[in-house]
This record gives sequence, C-alpha cells and structure tokens, in this order.
Amino acid sequence: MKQQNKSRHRKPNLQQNGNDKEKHSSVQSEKDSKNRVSLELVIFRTSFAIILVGFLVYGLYMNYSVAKSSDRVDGRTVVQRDDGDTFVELDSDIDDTEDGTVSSKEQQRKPSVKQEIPVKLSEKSETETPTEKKPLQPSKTDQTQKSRLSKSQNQNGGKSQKNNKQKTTTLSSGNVKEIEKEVEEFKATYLKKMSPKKIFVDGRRLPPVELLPQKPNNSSVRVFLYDEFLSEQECDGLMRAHDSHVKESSKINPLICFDTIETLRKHIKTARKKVKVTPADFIPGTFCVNETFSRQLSGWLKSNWSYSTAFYPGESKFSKIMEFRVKEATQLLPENGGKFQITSYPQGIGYKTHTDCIEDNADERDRMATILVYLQDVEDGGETKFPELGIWVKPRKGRALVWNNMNEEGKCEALSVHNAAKVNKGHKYILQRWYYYKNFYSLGKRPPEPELPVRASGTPRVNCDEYEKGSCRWYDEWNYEHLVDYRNQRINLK
Ligand SMILES: O=C(O)CCC(=O)C(=O)O
Ligand SMILES: [Fe+2]
Repeated sequence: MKQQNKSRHRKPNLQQNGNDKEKHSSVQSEKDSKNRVSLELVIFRTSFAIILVGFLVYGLYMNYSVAKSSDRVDGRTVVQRDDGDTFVELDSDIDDTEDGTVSSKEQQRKPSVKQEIPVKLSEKSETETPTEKKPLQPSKTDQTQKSRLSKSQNQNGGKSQKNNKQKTTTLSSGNVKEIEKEVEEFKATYLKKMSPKKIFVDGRRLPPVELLPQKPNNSSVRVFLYDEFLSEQECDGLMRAHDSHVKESSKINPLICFDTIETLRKHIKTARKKVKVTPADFIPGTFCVNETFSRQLSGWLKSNWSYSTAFYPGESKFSKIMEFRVKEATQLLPENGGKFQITSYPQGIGYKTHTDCIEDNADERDRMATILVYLQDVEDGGETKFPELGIWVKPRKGRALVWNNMNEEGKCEALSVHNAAKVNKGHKYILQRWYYYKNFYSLGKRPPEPELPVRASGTPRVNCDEYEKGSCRWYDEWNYEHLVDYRNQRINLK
C-alpha cells in the first residue's frame, strides 16, 4: 500500500490517463525506471569499488618504488630492506643499547657478529706473550700496524680481554683452519683516490664543496666539505651512545701513559708538584704509570683530555649506513675502512698538530683518507685547522670533512697536517673513520687486547704525548702502541 502510494505519488500523470494500455505502459515504464535506478546503483558501486582498489594498488606501488629509489640514493633502505628498520629506529637503537655503546645492542642481538671478530684475531695471541704476538694474518701486516701505531694516534686495541679468552677456549681446530684459509685467501684492495660527488639522503641534497688551499702548495691533498651529511637524529644518537659509554667506562680510573718520561716530568712541573719520577714508576714493560700514581696524576692534570670511544664495522647497524653513504659520496670503499671513532672535547681541550698517516712510511697499509663529521655546533673554537693549506673549518652539526692524507702513489703527504683548535666555549663531538691505501685482513676487526700493562678488565687509558704540541686523550680500548714505544725508546727511561 505504502508502495503504491509511493509510486503514485511519483508518477501522477501516467495514472491519470485512464486507458489500460496506457496503464500497462505506465507500469512497464515504472518497472524500467526501477531497473534503471538499481542498475545505476550497481554501476556506481562497482566503479567506486574499482576506483578504491585502484587507489590501494597505486598506493602500494608508490610505497615500494619510493623505497626502491631511496635505496639507490643513499643506501639507507638497504638496511630497511633487510630487517624492516627505519633510520630513526636505528638512532633509538644506538641510544637504547644496554651499556650505551653503539655496539652492545647489536652484539646482543647478533651474537655471531660478536664472536666472529675476536676469534679470528685472538687464537694464537692467547698462548703467546704480547711482544711475541703473531696474529693469523701475515706477520708483516701486524708489524706495520704496530709501527704505524707507534708513531701516530692510538687506533688499535681490543675491548674485552675476558671476551677474547672465552672465545679462544671454545675455538676448535676446524675454526683455526678456516681462519687460516681466510687469511691466506685475503686479497688486498688499493684505494688510491676519492672522488666526491653529490648525493641525496632522505630528501637532503648533499653537494660536496671543495675547500681550496689558501697557501700555494704542490701537494695532492684535497679537502671537501658536506653539510648535513648526518641528520640531527644521527648526530644525537651517536653523541648519546658515546656519552653513556664514557660514563660507564669512567667508573674505573684510567691508567695514564706517556710517550717518554720527559713528557711525564713536564706534566708534573706544570702541575707545580715536586715529585721525582724514575723508570721504576712505570708498569714494567710499558710507559704507563701504576694505578695509584695514575689516580694522583688524573687529579693534577684535572682530567684535561679528550675522550675517544670506538666501534667496529658490524658492531652497529649505523656502521653499515655510514659506510654506504661514504662510498656513495666519495667512492671510499668500505673494505678499506677501519674502526669508527667518536671523540668529545670538553671546553679548553684541543688536539695536537699531526698527520693521520706516517711520513716516510714504506708500508702502504696506512691511512689514505679521513672522514670527520661534527656531531654538534661549538659556540667558540674547536675548528679543524690545516695550517699548511690555510684551511680551517668550523664545527657544524652534521657537517662532514673528508680529505686525503696520501697521494695516489701511496706516499703520506706532510702537508696534510691538521689539528683541533681548543674549544673556547661549548663541547665538541666528532665521528671519524680512516680509510686505508692498502687494506689488510684484520682491518676493521676488533683486535684482541694486549696483556700489558696488567690491569683490571675494562680499565680505560689516557695517552699523553709530545708535551709541547701535544695533548692527552682518553681511550676506551687498548692497543700495542705503549709496548712498541717501550721497546723502541726504553733508553729514555733513564
Ligand atoms: O677534532 C678535530 O677537528 C681533528 C681530530 C683529528 O684530527 C684526529 O683525531 O685525528
Ligand atoms: Fe687527525
């Protein structure tokens, strides 16, 4: 009834005509009209559904292709593809680590990575004295590494002797064979030059800017700058990781080491202390002074030093991201890169003038190029200065500096000397990585710790060298430098 009324109401003219035919055609047309309406509805719904599905498919496609293109641009999604992480998550990953180190969480998550590195290096060393240590790599490599370290900054050393020991005891002869084979089959690659170019990272356009020498010179050294090479979050994550690692490691007092007894004497004189030092004050076989004396000296030196913490490739997801980005930007090959080092400079601290490679070094396993990224602005001071080139660079958060220390023939360029100006106001943080001219088997692997000086596990060290132009630096890891220096310069301990 309702329906009738409704139709009637809708078609009043047709019903008013009165004849059957007309009535019939009126009903027919009403039916047609109804059918048309429902057909229209079906067509409308179907089109709507098709459009919706279309949108969904398009959306998925876009998502995929964006990921794919950023893959090519900065390598970030290489990591995303593997494990579904986003970069921001990686920052919190760095920050979230158990002990604040960049590496610890990664090690925890992937024990195989953690085990792999020290095992390869520590197997023989555990049964030999440090001075006799012969790693599984060809011995010349290690010799070179040691002699390089004796002259330049401290770059090597292992983190946990205890860990190395654990691994060593579980090492089967099968592993040894594998490692020996790996060492034998290692093919060195040469890195003769870098070629900086523009890259895109997360929508940031990063063109290299060449800093031209302000003094005429005939060196091959070229210095390039990239602003925003690292994002704010990346810088923050690295600084937090470094800070918490320094805090944790500083629970144990450092042992303080000197390049010569003269340097120690000068430090004591500056502190206006009347203390006579003799070779007996050093821990036998090293240039480091014992725990009690180290503690006293820390006070006298007022802990005036920069702090360096290290992480090795594979110990953090960030290392992958960083090395990929560096490769894209500069063509510096990841396999020629060593450890990553974060350094912080409190107010009043700088770092001596030095070259990152060793002048007149016949060995090609030396630092061909350096990348240095400032993790924070510095209010005043803290510039990186190249005195021979007349170049100096102000720290800016995310800014990267990259330069070559060696020429294409593998010669260390004396004119690549640089220093870190004293921080007048603020706190400076940098991330550095060195790329080697000729790489070697153990490059980029965390080395085992030396046994000397005898010390509590986890003890940090401070190196003070070359008093006049020098500075002290705290390290979270040990290397062989003090042992080599000791052997080479024992005569100075008179
Ligand atoms: O901090 C800087 O600006 C330079 C540091 C440096 O050259 C180094 O640690 O080798
Ligand atoms: Fe340097």
